[in-house]
Amino acid sequence: MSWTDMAVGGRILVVDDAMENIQILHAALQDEHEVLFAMDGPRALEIARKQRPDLILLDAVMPGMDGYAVCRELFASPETADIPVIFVTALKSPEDETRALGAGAADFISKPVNAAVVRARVRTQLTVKRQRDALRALILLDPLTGVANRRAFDERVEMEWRRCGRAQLAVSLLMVDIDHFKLYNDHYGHPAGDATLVQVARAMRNAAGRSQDLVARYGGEEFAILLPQLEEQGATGVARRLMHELEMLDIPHAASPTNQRLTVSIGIAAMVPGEHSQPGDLVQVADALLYQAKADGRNRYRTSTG
Ligand SMILES: Nc1nc2c(ncn2[C@@H]2O[C@H](COP(=O)(O)OP(=O)(O)OP(=O)(O)O)[C@@H](O)[C@H]2O)c(=O)[nH]1
Repeated sequence: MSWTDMAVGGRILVVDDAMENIQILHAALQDEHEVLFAMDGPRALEIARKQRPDLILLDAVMPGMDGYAVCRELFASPETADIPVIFVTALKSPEDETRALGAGAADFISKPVNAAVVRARVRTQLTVKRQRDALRALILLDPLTGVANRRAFDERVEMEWRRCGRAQLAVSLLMVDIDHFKLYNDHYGHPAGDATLVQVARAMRNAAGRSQDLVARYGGEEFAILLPQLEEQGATGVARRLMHELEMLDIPHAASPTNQRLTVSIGIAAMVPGEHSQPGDLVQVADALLYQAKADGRNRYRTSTG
C-alpha cells in the first residue's frame, strides 16, 4: 500500500447532541466509512475506548460535558490519545477555532456542513493518521513479535505511573523470561527460536486482554506485561493464565533440564505510585522476583508475598 492509498474507509465516531446533525454527517460519510455515533460526552468516551474509532467528529457545544472537556479526556488516556478529533460546530469566530485547535483538535469544520467538504477533510485526517500509525509501528513495535518494544514500554510505564499515581491506584508489572532459551536455540535452531518467541508473545496477549494492558518485548527473550489499575491478586491471575496458555501450546523443549516443554518464569510487582517511588522501582522489584523464580526452579511465578 502506498502512503496515498491509506485513506480508504475508516471507523468514524460522530458526537453531537442533536440527532439531526448526526444524520447529516452519517449521510455524508456512510458510503465510504463505518459511522458510529454518541449524543453526549461520557458516551463518546466510552465508545472511543471500546471501539477505537480512527477519527472523531466532535460537536463543541453540548449540555453537560462539552467538546473541549471530551477532547481533554481523550488526550489524557493512552487508549484514546492517538485518535484525531475534528471539531464540528456552529461557533465561527477565530477565537473559537483557536480554542478548538488549542485543545488538540486536528481540524475544524463549521456548521452548516457541506457534505463534500466533510468527506474531503475526513479523508485527509485518515491519511495523516494512517501514516502516523505506520511510523509509530516502526518506532514502537518489535518487528519479530509485533508486541511493543522497549522504547514503547518505557514511554507507557511513565504515563501509567503518573495516571495511577493521581488516582492512587495500583500498577502491576510482570517480568517474564523463557526458561533455558539458549538451550532451546542450540537444540532447535535460531529460526525455530524466533517462531517460538512469536507464539509466546501471542500467549501473553491472550493472558493480558484488557485494553489498557501492554505486552512488551523487554530484551531478547524477556518480556514485560504492564497492568495498570490492577492489584497483585489480579496480576497473579494474569501470570496463571499465561502459564496455562503455554501448557495448552505444549511446545516441546527436549533440551531443557527442568521440563520437557517450554516454560517461563515470572516476577510480579504491584505498587501504588507514591511521591518517593519511580517506575524504575517497579521494574527492579519485578526483575528481582523473576530472578527468585528462576532460582527456585523455573516454571513458576514469584510475588513479594511469596
Ligand atoms: N531465536 C532467538 N533467540 C534469541 C533472541 N533474542 C535472544 N535470544 C536468545 O535467548 C537466549 C537467552 O539465554 P540466557 O540469557 O542465557 O538465558 P536462558 O538460556 O533462557 O536461561 P534462563 O533464563 O536462566 O532459564 C540466548 O541464547 C539468546 O541468543 C531472538 O530474537 N531470537
